[in-house]
Amino acid sequence: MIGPLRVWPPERSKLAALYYLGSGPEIIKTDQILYLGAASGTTVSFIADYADVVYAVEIAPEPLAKLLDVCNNRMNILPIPADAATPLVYAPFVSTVDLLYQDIAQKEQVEIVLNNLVFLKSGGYLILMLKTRSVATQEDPEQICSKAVSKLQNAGLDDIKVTWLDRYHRDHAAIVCKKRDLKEL
Ligand SMILES: C[S@@+](CC[C@H](N)C(=O)[O-])C[C@H]1O[C@@H](n2cnc3c(N)ncnc32)[C@H](O)[C@@H]1O
Repeated sequence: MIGPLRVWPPERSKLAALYYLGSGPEIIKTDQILYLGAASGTTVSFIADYADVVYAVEIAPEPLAKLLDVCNNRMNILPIPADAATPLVYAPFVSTVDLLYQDIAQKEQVEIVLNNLVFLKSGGYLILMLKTRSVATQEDPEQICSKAVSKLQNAGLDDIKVTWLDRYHRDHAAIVCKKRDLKEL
């Protein structure tokens, strides 16, 4: 934690909204986090208050420039200018993480997060901010979410909990789940 605690408004950050609604997993000081879709670093900077290291992946040059400004003041954020769909590019720079967070509002966002599961340690948490309207405009949001949940289950994720964030962020479901710990089987 750097300096005093800051107010983290749920309207400005989907992750804050998830915690306001009471469904976020605990983040502790030793946690390593891989954050996909860092944008200009708003949520990244808040999460970095609570964690050890945040690897922040962002593809677009404009938000990336702002993210670099945020990184100047915080030594525990590592900016990674890359496409989250090609994790092999940044694999040499990222360690195994306790939490994988994704907020990239793309049609293929579930597939992209599945490709990054390799970085998540067994028993670690995944938080997927699913923007249903980006996945399919005509399909029922509940159905889109169910399909995403099935894909996550098939990929070895358990304890799946869905929280709709509509009160703060329209068309968004936060899917929180845990990577199966093979030692527990
Ligand atoms: C909804 S914004 C993220 C907002 C941010 N998470 C926050 O709360 O401050 C989505 C971001 O994902 C980025 N993005 C989209 N596709 C991406 C990809 N394939 N790889 C990395 N970043 C991507 C976009 O450029 C955009 O900045």
